[in-house]
Amino acid sequence: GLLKKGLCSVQDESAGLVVSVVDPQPGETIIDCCAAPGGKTHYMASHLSGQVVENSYKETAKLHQVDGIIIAIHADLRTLPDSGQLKSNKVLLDAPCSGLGVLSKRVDLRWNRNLEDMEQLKEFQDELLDAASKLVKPGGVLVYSSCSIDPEENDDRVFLVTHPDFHIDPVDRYVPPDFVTSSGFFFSNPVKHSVDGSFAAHLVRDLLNEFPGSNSLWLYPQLRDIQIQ
Ligand SMILES: C[S@@+](CC[C@H](N)C(=O)[O-])C[C@H]1O[C@@H](n2cnc3c(N)ncnc32)[C@H](O)[C@@H]1O
Repeated sequence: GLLKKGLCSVQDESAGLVVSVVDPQPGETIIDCCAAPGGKTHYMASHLSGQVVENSYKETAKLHQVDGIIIAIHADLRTLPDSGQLKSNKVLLDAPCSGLGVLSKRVDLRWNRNLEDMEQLKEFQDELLDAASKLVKPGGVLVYSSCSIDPEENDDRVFLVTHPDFHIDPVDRYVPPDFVTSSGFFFSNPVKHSVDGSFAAHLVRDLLNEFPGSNSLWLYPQLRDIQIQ
């Protein structure tokens, strides 16, 4: 059948809703920082006529006829910003997480997690978030997502204190109201919504903070005449 040939793949609705939060538009370039195994990459690519730069590789791109759209980079995300070359208006960080939102499919996780792992995981998520934030152009969007229902991996990881140049853009434009939290995040609850548990924050990088230097001229077309002191 189609599945066996790799011509179609099945994803939980909650994964699709994370892509809705990214809101891929034709012509855009999106950096998918933690792409493997590539489910969201392929779904995003199906919306685009531009590029998805994914930090992994997937043969099935050919089968799904999106191989011309996806550029794969094999690298540890934490080393990528050092080159300073790769930046985009849209960046997705679908972070490695405890998987506590997908226990219905990953029954083994109940026995494979301990508190020490969780602490390390949160530190790792912060490192990845920091690296992903450096790939976002001023005015661009960073979507941080997880398939966990643990607030410590979700709301608590949103890094506004350490990255004041980002602000939360509420997701109510992208997903049905029932999935929008009071803080403006996307959250699916397996008990309430009968789908996997997922989280996504739509974070926008401010335009102004990119220019800390004195007397630099603002280069962005819409604000070209403003002098920064
Ligand atoms: C939650 S999964 C991503 C799922 C994927 N977005 C999808 O929809 O198919 C997180 C992925 O991050 C990748 N990963 C872990 N550490 C990484 C790192 N330092 N740099 C880049 N990717 C990493 C792992 O390979 C793992 O598959």
